[in-house]
Amino acid sequence: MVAPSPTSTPPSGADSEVGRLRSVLLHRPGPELQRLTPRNNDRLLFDGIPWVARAQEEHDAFAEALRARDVEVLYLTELLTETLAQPAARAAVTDTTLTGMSGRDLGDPVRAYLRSMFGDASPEELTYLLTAGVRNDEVRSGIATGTLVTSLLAEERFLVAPLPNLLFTRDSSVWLRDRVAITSLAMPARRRETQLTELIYHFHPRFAGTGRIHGHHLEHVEGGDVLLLAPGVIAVGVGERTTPAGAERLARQVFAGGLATTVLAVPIAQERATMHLDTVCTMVDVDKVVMYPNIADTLTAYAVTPREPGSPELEVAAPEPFLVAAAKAMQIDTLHRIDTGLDPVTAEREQWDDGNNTLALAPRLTVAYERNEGTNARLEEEGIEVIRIAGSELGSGRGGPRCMSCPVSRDPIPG
Ligand SMILES: NC(=O)NCCC[C@H](N)C(=O)O
Repeated sequence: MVAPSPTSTPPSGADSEVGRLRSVLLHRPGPELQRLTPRNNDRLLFDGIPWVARAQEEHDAFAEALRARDVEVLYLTELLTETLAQPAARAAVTDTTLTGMSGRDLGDPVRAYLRSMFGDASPEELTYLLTAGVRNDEVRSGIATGTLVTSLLAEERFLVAPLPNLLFTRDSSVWLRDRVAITSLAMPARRRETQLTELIYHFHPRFAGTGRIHGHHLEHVEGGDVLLLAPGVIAVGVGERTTPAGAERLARQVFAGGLATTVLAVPIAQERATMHLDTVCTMVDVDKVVMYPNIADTLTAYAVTPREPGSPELEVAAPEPFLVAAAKAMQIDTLHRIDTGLDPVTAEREQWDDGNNTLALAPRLTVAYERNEGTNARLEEEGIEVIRIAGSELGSGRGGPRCMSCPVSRDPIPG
C-alpha cells in the first residue's frame, strides 16, 4: 500500500490569474491516451491520435519549465494513488464508477466482476483502471459466468471509459480564494473526471480542511470558463460547456462564501473552437489580456451582483462590452487587449492552436505554445515575457498551457 504523503503546506488557493504561481496541479499524459483510436477520438474530444511518448516529453518539458520558476508541480495520478491507499476512498470511487450513470451499461455480473477487480488492485493498479479504463476484451476472457453484456458488446467497447482529457486539469476543479470548486463537466466523455478530483480533495491529507463548493452532480460549470479577473471579480464563460444555470449557481455560492463581489457572465459561441472562455481570452498582466480579435468587439458581459450584501438574490445588469464591464468591475481605467495574430487569418489559426490559452506564472510572465509565433511576438512587444513550450502532440486534445494546469496556490498580486 502507498502511504499518503504528509500534509505539507496547505494550499492557499488563488484570487487572480496572474499572482505569482506557487503550486499547480498537472496530469502527465499516460495510458489513457493509448486508448484513442480513429473511431473513438471524436467522441473522446481529441482531434487526432497523439504520439503518446512525444506528448509525455512535451509535458515533461512543460513541468520542468514551471519547476525552473520555482513552481511546485503536483501530479493528479500521484495524488489519486495516495488517496486510494484509504479504504474509504476506494469504496467511494468503486461505487461512483460502477453504479449510477457511470455504471448503467454494466449489468450485475460484470459489475460484480469489476468490483472484485477493483478490490484486488493495488492503489497504483486502481489508478490505472480508473484513468485508462477497462475494455470488454479485458474482461470477457476472465469472467466465469455467462453474461449478455460481454458477449454482445464489441470487444473494443469500454466498460469503464478512459479519461484522455484528464490532461486538462483546469476544467475539473478551480480554486476560488481558499476554496476549491469541484466542477460539473458537460460532455459525457469527461463526466467521470470530477468524480476523481472530488475524491482527491475529499480524502487526500494535503487538502484536509479545504472548503469545497459546487460538485459534479450540480449544474454544468467548467474551470476553463472561470477567469479570476481580479480579487473578488470572476468572469464566467457561458456557452458549449458552462450553462446559464451553472454560472448562476456559482455566483450564488461565491457571494454566499464571501469569495467574490461581482461575477461577469460572458456568452460565448457554442462551438468547439470557443469551447471555454480561456480559448479566447486569458490574462497576462493585472490589466492585460491576450484575446481573439475576431470576437473581441462583440463579446459582452452581464454583471451579476448580490441584491444586497449576503442576500441570495441576484441583480443582473444589462449586457455591456466585455472589456468595459470587466474594467468597471475591476475598478481600473482600461483592461488592455493584446490580439492573437495581426490579421484575421493568422488570428484564427493561432486561436485554434491555443494562442490565447496562456498560463501566467506572475504578472508579465507567461507560458505559451511555441507554434503561435505571431501571438507570442505581439505579447513580447507589449512587455510580456513568454516561456515557449512545444505542443504539437499535447495540442491534439485542443488545449494549451492554461487548460493543462490548475493553480492550487498563487500569491496575492502585489498591491
Ligand atoms: N479549458 C480548456 O479549454 N480545456 C481544453 C479541453 C479540451 C478537451 N479535449 C475538451 O474538449 O474538453
